Amino acid sequence: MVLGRSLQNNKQEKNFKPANRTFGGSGASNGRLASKSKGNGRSKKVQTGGNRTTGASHPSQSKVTKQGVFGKRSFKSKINGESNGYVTKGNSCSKPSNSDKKRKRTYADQPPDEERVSNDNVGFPARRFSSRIVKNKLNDHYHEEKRTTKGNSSGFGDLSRKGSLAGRGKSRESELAGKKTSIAKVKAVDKLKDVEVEGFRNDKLKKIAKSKSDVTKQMEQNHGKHAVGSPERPSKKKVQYKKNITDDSEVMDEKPKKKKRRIRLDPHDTSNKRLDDAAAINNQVKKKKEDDSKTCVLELSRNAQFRAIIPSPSILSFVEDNLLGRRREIEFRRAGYNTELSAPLDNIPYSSSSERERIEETVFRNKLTFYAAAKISSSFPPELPEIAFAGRSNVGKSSLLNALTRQWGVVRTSDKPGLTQTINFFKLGPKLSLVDLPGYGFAYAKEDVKEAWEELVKEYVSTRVGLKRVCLLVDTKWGMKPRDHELIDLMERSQTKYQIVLTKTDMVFPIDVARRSMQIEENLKEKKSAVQPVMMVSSKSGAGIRSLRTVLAKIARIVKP
Ligand SMILES: Nc1nc2c(ncn2[C@@H]2O[C@H](COP(=O)(O)OP(=O)(O)OP(=O)(O)O)[C@@H](O)[C@H]2O)c(=O)[nH]1
Ligand SMILES: [Mg+2]
Repeated sequence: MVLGRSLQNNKQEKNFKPANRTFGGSGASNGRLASKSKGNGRSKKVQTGGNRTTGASHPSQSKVTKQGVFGKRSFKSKINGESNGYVTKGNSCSKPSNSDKKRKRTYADQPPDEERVSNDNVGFPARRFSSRIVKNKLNDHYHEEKRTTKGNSSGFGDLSRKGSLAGRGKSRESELAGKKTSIAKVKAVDKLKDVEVEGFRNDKLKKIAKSKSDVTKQMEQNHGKHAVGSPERPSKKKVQYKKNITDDSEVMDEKPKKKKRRIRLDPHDTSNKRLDDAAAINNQVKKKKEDDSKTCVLELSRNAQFRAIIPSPSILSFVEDNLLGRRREIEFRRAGYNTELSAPLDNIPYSSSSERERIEETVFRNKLTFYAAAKISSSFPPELPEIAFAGRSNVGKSSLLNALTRQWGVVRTSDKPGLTQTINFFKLGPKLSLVDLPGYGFAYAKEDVKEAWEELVKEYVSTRVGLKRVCLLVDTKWGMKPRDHELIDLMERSQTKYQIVLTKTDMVFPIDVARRSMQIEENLKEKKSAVQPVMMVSSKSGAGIRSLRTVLAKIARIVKP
């Protein structure tokens, strides 16, 4: 029985697989294929498929099953060359449960892989399985033939017994013929399998190639020339990569764009001027640095020259006696000055309050009153003996007027350069006028306005007959500037007497006050209109104010109203 079943199985494989491939278009073949491929565990489907498609063959199957001769039935089928599957189908139809059990037993002897391959009816798996199946079948046939030729019926099963019943002579010949035909069928099956496998493979490969070509076409459409890989030989990795990328095309769009970024310089493009501008700017910066270094050398040399100045003993003694320069408060106190008063050094030390507030020069005891302002020369007031205060903006002209008269607030002052924009005339008693001039140089004003101020100042100092002296104020820290020299030259030409007054002496060291004074005296030695000595004052501390007052009071005494 075992052999018979194995033969039956072999025949099933031999018969249905070629039937499936050779008659693939017919519904009957499909039914056969379905019935045989689905095998043991799917007997119901086998029944239905077989019954529907091959209704004509069923009566014979039913007859065979009614006979109940399983081995004979299979043997007949072998001889006739008919598909044995119908017999099994009929058998399984009548007794599905028993057939399942029987099949389970028979298939348990076979390797599971073979069974799966044959049942799945895939055809694509490797030849290994088909070759194994063929080998097994050939072995079975070989053993069967051996047994039949020897006439050994012991353990041969129902096949040999039923063959002996039908007549041994004829049965042997028929068996041999049937075996030959079965072997030929097996070979044909193998060939067909190979053909089918190759065809299936070719189909699969064609499909893959087609899908790859589609993907590459999409890639080319998306990215133009930057499509990755060639469509002729796409590798598996590339295909996967392309598939992933086509899903997320944005990621792919970014990568090639980075490659596109190239700076192309067009000489006719004006936008490229930026590069030239940058080069020009670099050159300018280099030149500026060189100029700065030169000026730094000059400045250093100037500073070195300034520090090399050895002030005269008279100047040094004057600076020390008047406590000029930056001093600590304790020094004022030790010298007897009351630091709680404004401009304390303008007071007499170690004196009573009345004496402290007394101004030695009577002229400066007069009330300071504003009486005229002029933006143009025609607006100048009637002439009086005048003392004018000129100098750069923010040098401390207005503050000095307040300090000389001790009348704080009469003349407006400000930290912002350019506050005084007109020529302001102040009467100091009946005989003398003090004139506050607008500053020149840096100021928060328009250029044309500043030029107008300068022209007005120049006109005033060069044309004003009652002008007895011009106090040219110079910041002690910075010294004389070109504009100061311009005004000096102008006053030299107009023979206007001028005297240099160093301001803000409290901002620098005493020695530097002396040096600056000495430096300016040396520069003005040859100036005819320059009045010596250089005065040194501080409106804040009051240092040197009394000395300046004394000098200016002499002018007032000399001048005739
Ligand atoms: N430390 C110090 N500051 C001073 C002195 N004199 C004036 N100042 C300050 O310098 C600033 C300018 O003073 P101004 O008197 O307004 O100068 P200005 O020359 O009249 O300025 P313009 O009117 O713009 O030409 C003010 O903030 C004063 O407080 C001084 O002797 N010492
Ligand atoms: Mg002023």
